[in-house]
Amino acid sequence: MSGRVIFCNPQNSLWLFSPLSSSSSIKSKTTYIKNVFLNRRNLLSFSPKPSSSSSSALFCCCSSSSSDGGAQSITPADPFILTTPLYYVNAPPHMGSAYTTIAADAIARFQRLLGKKVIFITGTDEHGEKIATAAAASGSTPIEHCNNISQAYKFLWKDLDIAYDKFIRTTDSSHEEIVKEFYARVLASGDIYRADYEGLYCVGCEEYKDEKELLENSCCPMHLKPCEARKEDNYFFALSKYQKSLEEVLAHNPDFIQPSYRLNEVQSWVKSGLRDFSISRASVDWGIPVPTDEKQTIYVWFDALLGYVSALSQEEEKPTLQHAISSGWPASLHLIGKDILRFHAVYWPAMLMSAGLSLPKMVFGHGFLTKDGMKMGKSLGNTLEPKDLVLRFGSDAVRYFFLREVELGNDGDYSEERFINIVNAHLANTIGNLLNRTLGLLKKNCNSTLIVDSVTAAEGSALKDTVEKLVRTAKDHYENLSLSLACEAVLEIGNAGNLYMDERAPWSLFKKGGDASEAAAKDLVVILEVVRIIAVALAPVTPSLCSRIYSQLGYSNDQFEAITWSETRWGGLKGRQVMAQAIPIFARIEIIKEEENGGETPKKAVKDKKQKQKPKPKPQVAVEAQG
Ligand SMILES: Nc1ncnc2c1ncn2[C@@H]1O[C@H](COP(=O)(O)OP(=O)(O)OP(=O)(O)O)[C@@H](O)[C@H]1O
Repeated sequence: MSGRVIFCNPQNSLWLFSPLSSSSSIKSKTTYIKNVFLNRRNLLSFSPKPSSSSSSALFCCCSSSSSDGGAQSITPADPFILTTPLYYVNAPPHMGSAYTTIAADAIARFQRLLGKKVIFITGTDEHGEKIATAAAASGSTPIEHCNNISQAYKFLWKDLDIAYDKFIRTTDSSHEEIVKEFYARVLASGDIYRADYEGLYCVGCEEYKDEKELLENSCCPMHLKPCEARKEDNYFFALSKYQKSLEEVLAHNPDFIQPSYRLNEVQSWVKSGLRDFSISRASVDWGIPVPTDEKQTIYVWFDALLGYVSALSQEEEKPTLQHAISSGWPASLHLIGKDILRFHAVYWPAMLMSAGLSLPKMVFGHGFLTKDGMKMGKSLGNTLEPKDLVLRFGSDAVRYFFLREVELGNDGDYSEERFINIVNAHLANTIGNLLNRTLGLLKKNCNSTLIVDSVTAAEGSALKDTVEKLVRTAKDHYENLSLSLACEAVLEIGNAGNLYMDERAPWSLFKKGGDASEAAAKDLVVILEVVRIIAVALAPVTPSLCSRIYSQLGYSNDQFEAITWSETRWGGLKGRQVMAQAIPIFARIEIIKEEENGGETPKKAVKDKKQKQKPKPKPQVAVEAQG
């Protein structure tokens, strides 16, 4: 869009000036503004009023809520609303579900460090045929089943240090109210009709499929099971009506779908022609009844996507779209796996347009954790148990490994050997050892007290500039959601600190005494400042590890909880600050070869010094304290 905002008045009118050409009529510009530009603001509906000359148009777009006729405010400080998918409770969570949630948590934590108001939404999708079948198989009622599995998600998020703000369940009564109101809006837009449908249905995807997307024998490529031929009398959503608008949204809004290479995929789906899709099921009881026909239930995807909105309802308020939206909709980011990109990048925006609601600012479809090249998933059962990984290696190791090793957007296979090598090398050696060695030297030579502040200590040293540059790089990567590169930049800070330590060799300077000893004491301050900055910059990824670093540097837990990104600036450590006792912050994991370990698998356990001094048996799986 080549227009620009020229004036924004206090009554929430937004003025846009836009040049016209033969290919951009007032009508198409109006549609564009309506669907994209203003959708980025807190407006429920809007009425662009073009006034034109032959070569340009001035649009006055006034906010006017369709439900209460009142204006909504255009606030510069919109909250950062971030969502994970609402996970389907057909089976307990696995490492794939954990991957999205860990990534979302790191993004949310980074945004909080920037001082943004964050609303991090996760939750569970609990309706539909697969859930009813899974409940029957476990001998429980659907709601008992949902309660159990939903709880398992909450427990896992606790184990993984996930700090979500809202956990929405699609069986919540407030959600049901919102879905019904939304359905009524779409109906009022004339976008719902009734028809017979006959097609091939994948129960795994809970979706009718086009034959051309299926493998041999009508098998779903994701779930590797044949689709069933089904015929139903359903209610349909007129997706095809939004073909043009969606094309425009995608064409004019390059950031909407990320990573950018997925945009082509979405554009080609849309270009191939959008078909209306059925939004009710006559054969499924476990769902929200269609408001106008109690014999049918609302299609699980139509229901689940609305969880992102209903999660914004406040407990003390009546659950209405108006109330929910006023908490700051639209979402800044829907973080999802690429398997559900079509629902988020095509169906969802069209549904929102139909209901006159704003579109999310970005949909990011990340890659898959794979096992033998296949997507790890509940339906295939080829999953990795995150709880088990957390129990053995701790949440920091799990969070760090997957965010560092699998660049958001790409696929990645898990290997235990690689997991152990990476977390040992980066967390135990580069960061943990650096802190531990430095605190050891400080205790021995300076009574654990900093001789000067870190700015004075770094005078004349190039390390400060190197660190500040790497911090800026890490920030850019976090902002671009390149979490792996952000981790890499932080690790580079650790490498720079280690190099400094080795080059300066403070242990030998202390032996010389006098000025050399003073220089060594300053070197320790410099290195500890490096580690402090690492603790801030890596806090989105490994919050627990970073809080342990902070506490060893003599800060309280409250001080760590209150940190902001600005504390990555050099100069946090003060003269006379007293460090705490050095305790290894991350225990090294050692690999025991299976045949020498009676078939046991690697385990994380911190050995105490005594254990370490024992003659080592043959290579064993055990974990050794770094230091
Ligand atoms: N292997 C995986 N790699 C990365 N993310 C995954 C993986 N599996 C699931 N997810 C995350 O969970 C979302 C899908 O949630 P869902 O509850 O449907 O899990 P699922 O295991 O894929 O289920 P199913 O196997 O039944 O299709 C994905 O969009 C993604 O966010």
